[in-house]
Amino acid sequence: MKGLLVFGVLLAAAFSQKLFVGDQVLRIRASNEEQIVLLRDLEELEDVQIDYWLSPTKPGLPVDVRVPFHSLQAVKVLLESNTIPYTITVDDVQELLDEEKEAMMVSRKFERSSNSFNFSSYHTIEEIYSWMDNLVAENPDLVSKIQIGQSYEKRPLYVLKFSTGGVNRPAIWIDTGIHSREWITQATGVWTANKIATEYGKDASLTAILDTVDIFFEIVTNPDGFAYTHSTNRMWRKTRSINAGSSCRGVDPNRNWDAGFGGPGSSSNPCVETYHGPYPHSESEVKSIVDFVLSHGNVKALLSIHSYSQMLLFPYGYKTEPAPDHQELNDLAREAVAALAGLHGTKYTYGSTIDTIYRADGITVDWSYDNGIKYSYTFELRDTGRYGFLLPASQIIPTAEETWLALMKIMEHVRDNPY
Ligand SMILES: CC(C)C[C@H](C(=O)O)[C@H](C)S
Ligand SMILES: [Zn+2]
Repeated sequence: MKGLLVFGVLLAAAFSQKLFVGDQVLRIRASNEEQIVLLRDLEELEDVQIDYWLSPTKPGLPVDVRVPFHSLQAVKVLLESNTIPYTITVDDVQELLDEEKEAMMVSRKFERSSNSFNFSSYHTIEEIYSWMDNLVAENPDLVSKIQIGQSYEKRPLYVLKFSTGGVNRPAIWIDTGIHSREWITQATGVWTANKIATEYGKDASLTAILDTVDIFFEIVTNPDGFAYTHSTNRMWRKTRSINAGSSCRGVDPNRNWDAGFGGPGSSSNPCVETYHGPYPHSESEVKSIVDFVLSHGNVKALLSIHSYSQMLLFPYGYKTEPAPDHQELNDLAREAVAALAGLHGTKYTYGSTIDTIYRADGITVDWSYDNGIKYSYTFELRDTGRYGFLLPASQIIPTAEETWLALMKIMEHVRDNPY
């Protein structure tokens, strides 16, 4: 393993990639509000440079944090001196990154020699975009590619449209990768888009869905951030826009929506991962979806796919008041997670965002729900913290297969319950 580490470090250094040698991920269990506040304040100390993978929200809920090697001793002393218990879930982040990079290189060789696409590997934005073009070329009667806008760094925002005809049919919107470091979601998106194309005409239920409903699928929803995770910083979550008056870049694209915008479940600090941005829809990656969905005018479901924690969430995140359709959304979520668990035994929790995980303001699905899209869900894919955002590629296909069963339950419900 050491040889691999040296190899990875040299390779990363050669490409000026940020290194995470000696960084650890800690799982912290805060037992009271005072400890939550202490953990929250820690994130504001810019030189400590901790990176919350699961933010501190309520006592008893797990907090996952990546701590840079240079801050490890101080952070552990702080936790121990405040009797805040923690365990180490990732011993050395760079080791996992080296394994991930090595696996991608091996896969790339296999793909080149076999001239095939390896769905059980992670890919770059270029590889995903090229695969999307092949999918369109191979399925011209079902799949087309539209561009809904440009990212901050002027990359195209591509959406795959799956349609069997009609005019402005009721539609389902699915997005993956709005948080760029959640690589399992873009990989699941590719597998799922392929599944839709290959199952149409074979799976009776999917065929019936596509005979009445269109599907719009944005796989690389945050292309600038995604490119950055490959080129420079694997742990990047936000967009890459420049924040006036700050040296910190990026806005959290899942706090930038006009639904409880700027509330306490987001941050006004540009250096924090949940920074909401200067105003609602300030990010072109968000505004482009807003404009597309509103101009389409017939979107009946919006499914935004994230990782990790294994949860299926529905509105609201910005208030405790139950959504008017709470019962129906809850019943459908129960059905969907039961179908998902049936394949590999993966357990999901489900419920409204604010009750199930934490308060989150300005999120995608609260905006879509408040704009009349009843079936609005956030998926949080595998895992529950053993690997977090660094889920091994061996879990891509099992994750995608089980997620498909949940997606089908929701899409069938949309098909059978027009509104
Ligand atoms: C609806 C929220 C809680 C989802 C969550 C986030 O954006 O923080 C993702 C899982 S990263
Ligand atoms: Zn996310």
